[in-house]
Amino acid sequence: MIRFDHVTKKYPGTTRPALNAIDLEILRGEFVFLVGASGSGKSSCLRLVLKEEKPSSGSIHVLGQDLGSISNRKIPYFRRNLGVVFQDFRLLPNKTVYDNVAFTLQVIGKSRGYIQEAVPDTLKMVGLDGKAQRYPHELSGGEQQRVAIARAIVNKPQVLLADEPTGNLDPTTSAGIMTLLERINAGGTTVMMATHEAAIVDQMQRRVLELSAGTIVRDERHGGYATSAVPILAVASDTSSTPQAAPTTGAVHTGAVHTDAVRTSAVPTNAVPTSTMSQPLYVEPEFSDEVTDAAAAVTAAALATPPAPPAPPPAPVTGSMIRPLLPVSRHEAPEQLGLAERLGLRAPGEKTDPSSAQEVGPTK
Ligand SMILES: Nc1ncnc2c1ncn2[C@@H]1O[C@H](COP(=O)(O)OP(=O)(O)OP(=O)(O)O)[C@@H](O)[C@H]1O
Repeated sequence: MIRFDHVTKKYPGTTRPALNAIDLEILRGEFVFLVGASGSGKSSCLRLVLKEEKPSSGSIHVLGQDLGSISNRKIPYFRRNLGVVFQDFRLLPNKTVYDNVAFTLQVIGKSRGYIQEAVPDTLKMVGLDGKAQRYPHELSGGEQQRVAIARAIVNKPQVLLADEPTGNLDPTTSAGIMTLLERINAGGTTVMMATHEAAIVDQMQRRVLELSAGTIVRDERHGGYATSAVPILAVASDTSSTPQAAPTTGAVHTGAVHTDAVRTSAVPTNAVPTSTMSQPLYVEPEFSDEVTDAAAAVTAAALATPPAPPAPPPAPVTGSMIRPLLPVSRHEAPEQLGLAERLGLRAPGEKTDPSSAQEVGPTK
């Protein structure tokens, strides 16, 4: 499903590579956490999967396609198979919840009838069916992130990439988001999530890839945020994407990843096809979300003044480790990209929807 073969990424003007000879394979249906210190290469890894960046050497295959052979013109088509969620939500502030989600489908030319069915279904899944006509600033942080998730999954992507999706949320709200992502994954969607949230990783006990200075130093099948001392020796060279039965032991790597060792949870046993997901997947957290409600009020206040893009990173709302997220294409973007381009829904330079002219940005 996702394979890195000896991938090195060195950004122009830097002395040491952000990723150094990474070998990695993620199978269909897996839920994988990317952890590691700030600057260890997590976001670079996600950007390479999205083809936001090109490797300096090595090759990357996603969904059976060699990314090196996809022309720039074809990138939007490739990205339609991928959903992306960011720490700062990146909703369109001048569009309602419904329109934010519908936008994804409009850009790729889905019919009005399709959109009218798909959007309410997806909003129901993420627990927002009563809030379709609200604007982002009228939502809490957790709700805004659920809109972003709805937007990411409305096109039923095979892969969901999440770059610190809970980074701006309090622990209770984060738990709700993680349950939602877990259920999306149970529907068969492969999830790759970069995070600094130790509690979440420890709680979920999913596959953990730990990066350190651009190298994978741990690949653990049911891991926590910190290394557990369960070594693995398995080695295999077959790189087919057929899911395998999940072995039961943990896995720790230093250096290159051995593919057998990473054939892990694959499709969860209770998986249902993504296309059949129509039940609510989001469950309201037990406690009220005062912090994110307060954040929504801040958003509303901020939006009352003229927009000043790009907005600064949102202030931390919890005691957990939070750091600013780099805009995806900030360093190598040859041109300013809008939401549709960044989400891979439209080729750079393609005709734009004037109603989306107000740029995406943090909504608080
Ligand atoms: N466009 C760029 N140009 C130059 N250096 C970059 C660029 N993007 C990332 N880097 C560098 O590459 C390294 C890896 O960065 P990356 O953002 O992938 O790390 P990260 O693990 O996601 O960090 P964080 O947890 O802080 O988001 C860092 O040293 C960073 O400074």
